Amino acid sequence: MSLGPDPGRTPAPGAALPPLHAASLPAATVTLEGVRVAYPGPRGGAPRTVLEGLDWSLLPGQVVGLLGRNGAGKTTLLEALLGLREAQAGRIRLFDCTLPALDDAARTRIGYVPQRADLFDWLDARQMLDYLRSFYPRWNAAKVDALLDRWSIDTATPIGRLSGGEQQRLSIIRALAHEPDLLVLDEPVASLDPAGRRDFLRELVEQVLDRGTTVVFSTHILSDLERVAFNVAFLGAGRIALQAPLDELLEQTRRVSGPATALDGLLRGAHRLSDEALQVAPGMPPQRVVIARWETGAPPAGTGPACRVEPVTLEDLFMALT
Ligand SMILES: Nc1ncnc2c1ncn2[C@@H]1O[C@H](COP(=O)(O)OP(=O)(O)OP(=O)(O)O)[C@@H](O)[C@H]1O
Repeated sequence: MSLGPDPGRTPAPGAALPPLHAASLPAATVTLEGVRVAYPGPRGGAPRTVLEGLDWSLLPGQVVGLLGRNGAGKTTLLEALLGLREAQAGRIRLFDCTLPALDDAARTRIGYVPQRADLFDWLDARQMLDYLRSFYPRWNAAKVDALLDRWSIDTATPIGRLSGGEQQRLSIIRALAHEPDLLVLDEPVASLDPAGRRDFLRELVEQVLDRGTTVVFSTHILSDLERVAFNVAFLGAGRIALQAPLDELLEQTRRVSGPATALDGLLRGAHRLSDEALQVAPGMPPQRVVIARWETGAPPAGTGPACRVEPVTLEDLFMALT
């Protein structure tokens, strides 16, 4: 007899749901607490802190798009959570390991596509994949063959002579081949053409649906993210400023603009994500434009006599939070 929840039993409509106990929540795939990463300054100058007091966690099966401006520290963060970049402070747990101690079993559960494909240039694709296969307990040869074929990878040419986009595709095949539990992709579509991007995103969704893989990927292509990332995380000022399901975030957030004096009432109960003065003609009352989120209760609707309330886009959120 199991003491756990019985998935076959559905509560009657309206019945109170039992409280969620911490033990019944899925253990995070990755947890970062108070992480700091700084780089030495140029010519012995002051160090440059890129991540400062960063807290973050990725739950099993989550698909998270990581957004941040150029130089915000996305690559640094992804490398740190994989143990490839040393953190000067904080704690990082990956599966059951606390970094920097990462055992071989945990390593085989990770798939990583770095920003610049890091392959064996002198081997051809088939030679490289055959070599790597011996390191993993699982290997989906059928998927590898299907992707090599679908993505038209020339398996007879040394990898170093493939185009940037072909190398990136191969890097993705390499990361998917051993069916990882955690897939980390650093701008995986940067060199792919629109058809390649679309196909890659389809593959990613299938991977998650089939295997419940935890996926985190950084990108600057917001439309791609809107297609697949159920969660978005915004990196700004060295921290994850916000992470939430994208649809929920768009539903709860509005751009509210109007005279500063009239906005306060409208913004009651909201969390201001950004707040800027609006350029107005001389002699007009000062105006503000605020991006605000109502986590509890519905946001105000429509346009009043003095104020405008409008939906936001992912680009608006990017500008406000990074
Ligand atoms: N090895 C290094 N030594 C010194 N500074 C570094 C090093 N690697 C990165 N940096 C600096 O750290 C900051 C964050 O870099 P990082 O590559 O993590 O940003 P990013 O968000 O991935 O940027 P992008 O979107 O342009 O790829 C940048 O200012 C970069 O110059």
